[in-house]
Amino acid sequence: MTGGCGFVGSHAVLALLDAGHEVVVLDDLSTGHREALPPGVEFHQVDLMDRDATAGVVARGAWDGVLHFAALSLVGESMVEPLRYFRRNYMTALNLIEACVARGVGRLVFSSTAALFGGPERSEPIPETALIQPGSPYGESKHMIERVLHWADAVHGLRSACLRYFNAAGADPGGRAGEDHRPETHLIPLTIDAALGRRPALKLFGTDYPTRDGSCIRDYIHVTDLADAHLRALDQIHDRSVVYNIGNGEGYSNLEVISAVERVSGRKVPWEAAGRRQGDPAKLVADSATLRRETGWTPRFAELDRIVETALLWREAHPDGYGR
Ligand SMILES: NC(=O)c1ccc[n+]([C@@H]2O[C@H](COP(=O)([O-])OP(=O)(O)OC[C@H]3O[C@@H](n4cnc5c(N)ncnc54)[C@H](O)[C@@H]3O)[C@@H](O)[C@H]2O)c1
Ligand SMILES: O=c1ccn([C@@H]2O[C@H](COP(=O)(O)OP(=O)(O)O[C@H]3O[C@H](CO)[C@H](O)[C@H](O)[C@H]3O)[C@@H](O)[C@H]2O)c(=O)[nH]1
Repeated sequence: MTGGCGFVGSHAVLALLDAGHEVVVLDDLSTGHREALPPGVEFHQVDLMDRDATAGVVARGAWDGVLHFAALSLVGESMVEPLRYFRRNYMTALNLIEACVARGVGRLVFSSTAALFGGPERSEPIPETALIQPGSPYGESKHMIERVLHWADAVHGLRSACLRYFNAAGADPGGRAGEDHRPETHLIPLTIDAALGRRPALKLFGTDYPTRDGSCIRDYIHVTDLADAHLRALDQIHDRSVVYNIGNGEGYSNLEVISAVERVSGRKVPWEAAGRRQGDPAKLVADSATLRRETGWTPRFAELDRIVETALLWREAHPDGYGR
């Protein structure tokens, strides 16, 4: 697994271990935390930009499958540094895919994104067949990798699952892992920290979107449900490749997220209106019918309050995240 020390990857490590798998993690710790890995997980500190080192780790084993989480993943940052996003996301994925093909790895699960769908406001949840129109270099870089995987299957038989996550949030319900991005840019952890008085007022980016209350709408998916989808996707790709959109199918506005944090924490969230953040689409809500139908996946933590509650519990127990 690449990126196993990050937010989504560390929860996927737990899901794989819980299901009885062995996991080996490759991560450069650029945004992840060594402490996020449970003891005993084999770890290699490698930058995927290093083609030989990447091939070296892939050559060490006979893998049942590879999960690729590592990436630069901030929409706003990619609008400021587009070329860095293209170079790093594309090259790192290519180095890994080449190594997998060279070693005859059969299955690869790739963290794609809802940011593929950056078009104007949509009234309906977004299925896999919707027009791909990335609104940011980040989304575009993920689309390029999806195309590489398409051809790696067609020509080399590397089966893949492109999982287009909507907004991952929450924390392991057992308190074993949580979200600790540095700097943190994601709405739910920032709103929780504002409620806990650990940050100044939350800046609400955009109050003039064509949505029900003027703030952006997103589909929050619990990170444990997301991790479960990876295991199910792996089972689907023995002899074909798949693409799944993954969300709850329910959109919440940024203002509704603020209300949920206030409800769950019992504290006021200080916030102030700010301008729009470049690259943000007005509304992204998933149609995950294909994933549900083909794999039997159903989210266990679909309610926004439950997602917020697990994130809040982890943050209260780890006010400094993974430390340092
Ligand atoms: N968090 C979300 O809401 C969300 C939504 C859609 C898609 N995604 C995608 O899911 C994946 C994981 O997201 P996350 O929120 O867990 O991010 P994260 O930053 O917490 O985790 C990424 C991990 O990859 C590692 N990494 C980055 N570049 C690397 C490199 N060159 N070599 C080796 N390791 C490297 C980091 O150290 C980190 O541990 C990303 O690909 C992201 O684009 C995330
Ligand atoms: O301080 C903040 C932070 C965020 N927001 C707003 O909250 C919403 C959600 O923003 P996040 O940064 O939490 O999440 P994004 O929707 O930008 O992006 C996330 O989901 C995407 C897919 O939808 C990507 O894949 C990406 O990796 C992942 O970070 C956006 O409207 C954003 O403008 C604020 O108003 N204030």
